[in-house]
Amino acid sequence: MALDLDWVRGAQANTSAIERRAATLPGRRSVKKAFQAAWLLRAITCIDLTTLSGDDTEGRVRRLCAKARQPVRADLLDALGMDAITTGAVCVYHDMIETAVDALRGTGIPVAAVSTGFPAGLSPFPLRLAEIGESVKAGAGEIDIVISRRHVLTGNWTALYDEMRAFRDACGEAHVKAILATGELGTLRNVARASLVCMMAGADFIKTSTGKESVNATLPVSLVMIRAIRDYFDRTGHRVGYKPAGGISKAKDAVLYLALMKDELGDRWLRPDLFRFGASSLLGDIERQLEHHVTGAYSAGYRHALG
Ligand SMILES: O=C[C@H](O)COP(=O)(O)O
Repeated sequence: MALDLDWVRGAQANTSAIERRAATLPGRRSVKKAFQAAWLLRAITCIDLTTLSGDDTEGRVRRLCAKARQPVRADLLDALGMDAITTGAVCVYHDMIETAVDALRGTGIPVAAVSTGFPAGLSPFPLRLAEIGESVKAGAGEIDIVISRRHVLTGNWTALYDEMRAFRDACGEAHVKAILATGELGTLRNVARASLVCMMAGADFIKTSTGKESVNATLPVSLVMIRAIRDYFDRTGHRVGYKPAGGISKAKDAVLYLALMKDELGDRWLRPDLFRFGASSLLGDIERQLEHHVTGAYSAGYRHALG
């Protein structure tokens, strides 16, 4: 849609109320036993299993893809009465796309690529657009772009909208996730406004963080972004997905995020087409909890070393 500046500038965020609401969530939402196992299995299907390290190798990416294809040991799945599941996607840097596409062939698991000068997003604009094109050509079905934080910090909503529109167009058929890098946006009000602008410009998902900022996904930021998604849906009828990313490594945190989605947006947003975790180490903890549910014992972390 066209940029609606009145809507953007009218978006507010009451920080103390948001923090209070987020703080009460862990006490109010406690899921136990079989229900917990079910929520954790759902969480797995929503993970963008991620490796974004300077020392990534083809071998590491192939191992990660093997994990994405079979994220939970077969004996645990059997004990839980589940058929095979997979993660939502595998998320890598551009140079690893072809390896991941090859390793995931025939599974239907999409490859997501971080792009546009990730994580800072400060490379020349034409190069950022070209990078998207190269990643789509290499087989990425999802592109995680980073926005220019300075456009938010200076309130230049038109520049942010134009940038996001150009990224959206460069993605073609690929889905585009807009990484706001919320830890660098200064205020929750800025987070609300940037969320709206990116949705107006065509983002399929809005995502909190690159995982490289000093503050990454948090519950207060999530509440603001999720409410912006709800507002956008109420006014336009268009569903935009949500991806908290960075620092989510515990199964109990995953359940909290799912509970927040269910409370604020309902069950429709608890599926991988509208919800993802960006996480490199969450899966290992979820597997430990599932093993505990099945056997009554906690396994050592190294038994689930990858993911
Ligand atoms: O988008 C995904 C993040 O980079 C993953 O962050 P993490 O390594 O803290 O889980």
